[in-house]
Amino acid sequence: MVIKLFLRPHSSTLSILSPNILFPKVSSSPKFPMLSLCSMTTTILNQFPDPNLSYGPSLRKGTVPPILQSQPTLKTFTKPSLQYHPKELPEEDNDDYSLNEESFVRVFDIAALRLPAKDCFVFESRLRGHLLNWPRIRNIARVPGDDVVDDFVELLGNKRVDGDEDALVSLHRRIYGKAEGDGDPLSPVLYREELVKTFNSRGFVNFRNLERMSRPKKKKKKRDEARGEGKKRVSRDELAVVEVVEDEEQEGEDMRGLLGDEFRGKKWRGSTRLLLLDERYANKSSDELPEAIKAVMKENTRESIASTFEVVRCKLTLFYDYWQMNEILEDLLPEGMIIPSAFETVGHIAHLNLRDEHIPYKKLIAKVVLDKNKPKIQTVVNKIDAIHNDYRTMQLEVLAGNRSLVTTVVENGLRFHVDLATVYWNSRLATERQRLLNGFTRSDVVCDVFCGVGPIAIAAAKIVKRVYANDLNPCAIEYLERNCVLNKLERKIETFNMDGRRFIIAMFSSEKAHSITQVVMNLPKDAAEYLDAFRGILRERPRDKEFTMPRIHLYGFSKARDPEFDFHERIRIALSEVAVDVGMHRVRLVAPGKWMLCASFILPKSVAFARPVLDT
Ligand SMILES: C[S@@+](CC[C@H](N)C(=O)[O-])C[C@H]1O[C@@H](n2cnc3c(N)ncnc32)[C@H](O)[C@@H]1O
Repeated sequence: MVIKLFLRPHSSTLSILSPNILFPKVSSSPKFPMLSLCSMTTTILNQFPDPNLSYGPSLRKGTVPPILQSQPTLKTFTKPSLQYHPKELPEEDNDDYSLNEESFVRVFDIAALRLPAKDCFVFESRLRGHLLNWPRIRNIARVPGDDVVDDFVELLGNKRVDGDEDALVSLHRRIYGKAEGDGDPLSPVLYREELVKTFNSRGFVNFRNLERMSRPKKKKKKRDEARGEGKKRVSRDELAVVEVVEDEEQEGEDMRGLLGDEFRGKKWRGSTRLLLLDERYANKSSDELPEAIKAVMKENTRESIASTFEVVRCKLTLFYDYWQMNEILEDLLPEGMIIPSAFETVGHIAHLNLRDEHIPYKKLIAKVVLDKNKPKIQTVVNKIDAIHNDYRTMQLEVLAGNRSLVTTVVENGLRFHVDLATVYWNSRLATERQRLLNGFTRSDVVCDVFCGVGPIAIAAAKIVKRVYANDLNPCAIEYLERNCVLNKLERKIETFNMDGRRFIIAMFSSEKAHSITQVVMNLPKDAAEYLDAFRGILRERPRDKEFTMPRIHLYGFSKARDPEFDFHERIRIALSEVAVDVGMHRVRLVAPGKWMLCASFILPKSVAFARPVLDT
C-alpha cells in the first residue's frame, strides 16, 4: 500500500506518555521536557511538500538544515562569483564544478519510543509494523552517553531504601549536588568528594568520567559545529544521525559531567534506546498513536514507577552517503532527463554509455557513480565513440577516479589482466562464453581465431587438451600471455599474433590440422567474411584419409527480421556451399533490433576439400 504523506510544520506537540520520575526535573517550565520545539530550527520554507510523495525517505521531503540553506549544490573552483545550479550548467564549464555533498543533507522529524536498552529487541519485534522501516536505517537507535555498565545499573537498583525513598531518587538528589539532608548545592569539588565517599569502589570505577568532572567543558566537536547542531548524536555512521529534540534550557543541569560530554540529556535514566516510529506518527499526539504503542506505554508505566518508556520527538538527518545513486542523480539533473542508472563494470572500472543530453553533466554523473560504488569502482569512464578500429578497442574518456585503465577481471574463477585502452573486453559475454565452454570436452583441441586477452582460450584450456590462440592485436597477445601465466595454463596454450585468415590457413596446413576439433571465431562484425579461408583448406591432403572435421563456432550480428535465416545465408555464401547444417543461438540484443548470434556447424568436407574456383 502506498501511503500519501503530508509533511507538517514542527509546531504540533507530542506528549510524553510516561512522566519520568527517575530524576525529577528541577527546571521551571517544561511540561514536556524532551520535546522542546525551540531547538527545531529547521525551517519549513525549505520543506518540499509534495502530496504525491509516497512513504519513505526522499530528497524532496524533509528539510535542509538552516546552515546549509545558502549553499549551492555545486562548488565552483575557478569562478567563485558564479554559482550555477547543475540544471543550468553551461557545457564548457562542466570541469570547473564539483558536487557539494552537503546540499544533499535532509532532516526529517520523526517520533521515537525511548525505552530501556535491554528491552529494545523485544519491542522492536512487537511493534515492527509501527516502526520507521526505512531502507538502511536501523529501527533501533542508540542514545550516546547514556550507556552505562551493568554493574552500575545494579548499584542503582530499583529497590526502595530508608522506608519510603527510592534508591534512585536519593541518588539523583545527591548527583544534583545536594547534601544528604537536601541542603545547599555542593561546589563541584565537594560534590565530587561526596560522590567518591558515597559509592563503593565498584561503583566509583564505573563512572567513566568522574575524574574529569571539575574540568572545564570541552568545545563541541568541529563536525557538529559544521552542521550547526549541538544535539547528541545517536548514530555515528556516515549515512544518518538520530537526535532527540530536547529543551535547551534544561541542559545546564544535566548529567554530562558524570557521564561524559557526549551525554546531553537532562536526566540520566540508565541505558536507553530509541525505537524509531513510522514517519506518519511524527506529529501525532499521544491519543493519535496506534493502540499497540499506547498499550506498550500503559503496561510499562504501570509496572514500574521508574519507567523510562516515553515517546520523544527526534530529528533524523540523512547525509549524502545515505542516498542511492539514482536519487542523487534525479535531484541533480534537469527534470525529464533520463537518469543514467546502469553501467558496465570491468574490474575496478565503471563504463558509462552516456547519451548526448548527459554530456554537460558527465563529470557530475561520474562523481556520483564513483561515490556510490566505492571501493569496488575506482575509475569511471565514458565511451566517446562507437568501436571502429580493427582491434575492437573502445575510445574512452576518464571522467572520475584514478586514471588507470589497467584492471583485473575475475570470470568463472579465472583472472584476467586487461588494459581497456589497448585491448578488447566485454563482461557481458561471460554467460555466452560459459555456454560455449560447456560444449567442450577433454579430448578437444581448440583454435581461437580472434582470442583477445583470452577469456575463451584460457577458460577452454582448463577443460580441453590443447588451445591455439590468435589475435591481430599485439597488446592483446601480450596480455593473453600474461593471463596464461596468471592462471598457470601457459603449458596448454600456444599463442599467435597474425591475421585471422592467415592463422586459419597456417593451422590447417600444419600437422595440427588433424587434432583440431573446435574453431572459435568471435569477431561478430566480420568473422563470416573469414569463412572463405576454410574453402579447400585440406585439398592437398589425401581425400580418403580419415579426417575429423572441426566444429566452427561463428559469431555475427543481424538486424534482419529473421536474424537466423539472414546469418545462415551469409555463412552459406561465404563458404560457397548450397546447404550447411547450422545450429543457431541468439546471444543477446546489442541494440534495438540488432541480434548477436552464434552459429555452430561442422565444416563440410565438401568445403574443406574443395578445389579453388580457378583450378576447376
Ligand atoms: C570481439 S573481440 C573478441 C575477443 C575475445 N574473443 C573476447 O571474447 O574477449 C575480437 C578480437 O579480434 C581481434 N581481431 C580483429 N581483427 C582481426 C584479424 N583480422 N585477425 C585476428 N584478430 C583480429 C581484435 O583484436 C579483438 O581482440
